[in-house]
Amino acid sequence: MAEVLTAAEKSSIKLTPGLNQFTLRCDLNQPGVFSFQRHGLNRFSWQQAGITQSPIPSGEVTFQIDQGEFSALLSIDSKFAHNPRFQWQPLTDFMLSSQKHNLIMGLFYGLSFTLMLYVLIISRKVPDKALKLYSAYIFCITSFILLQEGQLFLYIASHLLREIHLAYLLSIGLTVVSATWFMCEILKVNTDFPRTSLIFKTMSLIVLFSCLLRMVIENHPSATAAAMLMSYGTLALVAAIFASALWQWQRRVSEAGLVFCALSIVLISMIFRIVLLDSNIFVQRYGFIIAFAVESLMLAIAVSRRIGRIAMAKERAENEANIDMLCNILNRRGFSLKAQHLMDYQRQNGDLLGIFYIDVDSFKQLNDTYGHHVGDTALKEIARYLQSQMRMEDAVARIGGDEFVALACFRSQHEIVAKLDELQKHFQQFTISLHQQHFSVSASIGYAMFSTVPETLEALLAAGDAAMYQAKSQRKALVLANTR
Ligand SMILES: Nc1nc2c(ncn2[C@@H]2O[C@H](COP(=O)(O)OP(=O)(O)OP(=O)(O)O)[C@@H](O)[C@H]2O)c(=O)[nH]1
Repeated sequence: MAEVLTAAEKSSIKLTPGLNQFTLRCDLNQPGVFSFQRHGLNRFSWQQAGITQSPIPSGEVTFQIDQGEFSALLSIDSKFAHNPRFQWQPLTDFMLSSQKHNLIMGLFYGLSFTLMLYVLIISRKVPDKALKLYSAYIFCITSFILLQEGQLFLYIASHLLREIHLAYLLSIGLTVVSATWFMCEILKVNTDFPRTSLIFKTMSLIVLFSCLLRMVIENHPSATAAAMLMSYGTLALVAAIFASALWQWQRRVSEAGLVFCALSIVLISMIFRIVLLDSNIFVQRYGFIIAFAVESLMLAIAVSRRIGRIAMAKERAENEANIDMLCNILNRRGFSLKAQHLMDYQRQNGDLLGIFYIDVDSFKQLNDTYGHHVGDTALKEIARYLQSQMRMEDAVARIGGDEFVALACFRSQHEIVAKLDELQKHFQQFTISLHQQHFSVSASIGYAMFSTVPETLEALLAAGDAAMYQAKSQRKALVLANTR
């Protein structure tokens, strides 16, 4: 090696494709290690005094060099022309830096693993597509970093170099595909721009295909074309997704701003990695890892916000479907659901179930005489009063134009009759006020009670309706008699 290497400084020697052989003359006053990057190599060997030495288990290819004067023969079979960044370090420095490195990487893998487990547990309860895609993306990119950083070589023998390299190529393709699928979902490119989403996904599949091609034709001359397709395809896709995040952010798509910031952090780290190639070892080595950790946390926040938003929208829609918009109490649908719960509760606990059925008297006449807004005010007032007289757990609803029901569990018949009395007194004659005008309104009320709950809700309502009808008939007869 026609170069003097000083401790921790990386050599600029380039490998040529095929077999490269170097003789290293070492004269060290302390034990050290000689290391270089593993990627791009088919095979390597290190011979001292004709004896082949095994590398120390480490992320990079690392050989121990003894104190004193000796020479070694280094043979490397390289896939292509590149600089494997040869360097030597005193043994103590190497041990310290590899401990720091393993600590940082361990933290990173721990975070990724926790995120993945967390998402897997959550996704069993929350069936959200973005959540599943996020989990797949984290899994793929963590595998990619694990294979790239070489921690596997701490546990796996060096002769599996080729298999690890193939897995590394596959992890690149799968990371690109999972990232594209996830981004299209969270940025709503799928729904807002289905054609663009199709183009992105096709591009990502082309990248995956070029990775698979490289795996198959690794040492063939056309492998370079596949490598270029893979690199430029990935670059184009990253730029396109970055632009879509910005575009969707401008269009005020929820979470797009957060996703854009997360992507920017990774992009900045990539730029730093290139610009600060030799000036800042820490940024150069860990910038991308830290950026990815921050990115994955920000994306986790984006996914959880999205889930929260969807759950809220679903709850709101569910509530709206069950609520009468005019009176702000349950509608017929909402009543059916709540009544079913109350009926089940009564079946288990054996209380009395009581239903009050209220129908406004001559409501059509009220509408026709004073206008619909007066009719509406009367309906709202009835709903407000009825709600105020019942408990939270009771079912109070408007089930038709001027028909209301209240269903509740009671401990005794006495309680039901007392409640009926209260309601009857009020609905016999009550006044509503609108624009300083007062209108007199009345409503008929019927009730039914059950110690054994009817089979169906319809039967329950029919009993209430019949009782109300009877009450209304008696009332009309009384009014008729009084007017004669
Ligand atoms: N203002 C208003 N009127 C409504 C609403 N929904 C239904 N109505 C009216 O309520 C009236 C109900 O009329 P009917 O079923 O004949 O009942 P009624 O006039 O009270 O007669 P009786 O029940 O026999 O006393 C109809 O004229 C409907 O147009 C509403 O949301 N607001």
